[in-house]
Amino acid sequence: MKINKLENWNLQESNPLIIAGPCSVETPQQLEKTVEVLVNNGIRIIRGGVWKPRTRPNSFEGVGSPALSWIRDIKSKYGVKFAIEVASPQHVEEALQAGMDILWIGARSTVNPFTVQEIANSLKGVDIPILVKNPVNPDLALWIGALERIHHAGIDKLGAIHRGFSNFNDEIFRNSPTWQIPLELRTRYPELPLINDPSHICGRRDLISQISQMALDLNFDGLMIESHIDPENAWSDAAQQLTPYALSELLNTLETRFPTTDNPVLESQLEVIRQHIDDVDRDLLEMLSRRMRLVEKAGIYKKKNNVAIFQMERWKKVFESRQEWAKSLQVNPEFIKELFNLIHTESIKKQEEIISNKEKWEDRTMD
Ligand SMILES: O=C(O)C(=O)C[C@]1(C(=O)O)C=C[C@@H](O)C=C1
Repeated sequence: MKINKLENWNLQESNPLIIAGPCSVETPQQLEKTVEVLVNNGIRIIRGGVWKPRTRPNSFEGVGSPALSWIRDIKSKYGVKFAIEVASPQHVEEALQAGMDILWIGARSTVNPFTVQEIANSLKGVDIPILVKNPVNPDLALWIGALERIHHAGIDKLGAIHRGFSNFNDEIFRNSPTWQIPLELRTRYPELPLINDPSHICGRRDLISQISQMALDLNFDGLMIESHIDPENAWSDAAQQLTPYALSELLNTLETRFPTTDNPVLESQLEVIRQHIDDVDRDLLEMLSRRMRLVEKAGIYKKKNNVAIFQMERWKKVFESRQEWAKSLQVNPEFIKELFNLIHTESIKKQEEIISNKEKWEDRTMD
């Protein structure tokens, strides 16, 4: 994908890019009161939901088209740019007619290639920034597919929004951040602007600062944060919106990091540390290879003696003791749990290969 750099999008914005505003546009008064304080606090790009995809029926589904004329008035009175979500070609047409500056595709649309393609078709010949939220499920290919569809329609001011992923088990976040997915996207498309949406990840105000800082530490290009003049009485997402004052305080506490340092001394210190990391990684891999050879031996033994591959008692001991060892070595036991789960899966796979009589294992001895 050939992406136009964020600095060429004519958003005249700060670094990081900040987009803030209510979850939903509710009334002209609510919109104006919110925007007025946001603008006084330096925010130049406002977000606001016009059409709201809601999980349950009978929830507030957005004001719809009438909100567009209120937004138009606000844009001309305060000189702000405005971003809204679109979920159909009809939305795109109305949003463009109303002079919206940025459109985004929501998580529930990104999951559906038919919907994304219809939106993409309606964007042909249009020059407007489009941001694509991650799909609700942790599927990087689906996210990339949606970005490609929009890109193929001729959009080069293209960006991605990380809003987290639905997870039945997450007790902290409304949508699990699963940072490795946006980081993998960044690795594959370094030029693609990446914006974090801490409001939808957290689902609650008190965590937003922590996730925003994490996003900046991971070199995200911007933040999209929900802000409402009276969050407690918001018609949607009341628990996760911040007042414009609280937002301003939060933004003041955030620390911006740089992708690299220009200081040659610091750069060479980092280089030395990286060389050590390379050495340790090589040792780690050699150790893993040694472990794998032993697992193969155990596999050959199991095949010869007709013993089952999965050894629950032994595995429980391995699994638990490694976490204990991790604690005493100041390594996060949760991480070791995941690592050893992966290792065990690979052991089983390898022994399955041996037991299922693949020729190459036939003549192996046990030494
Ligand atoms: O102990 C064994 O039987 C092994 O084959 C090794 C191993 C492991 O990877 O540690 C692999 C599979 C078993 O379920 C238990 C443990």
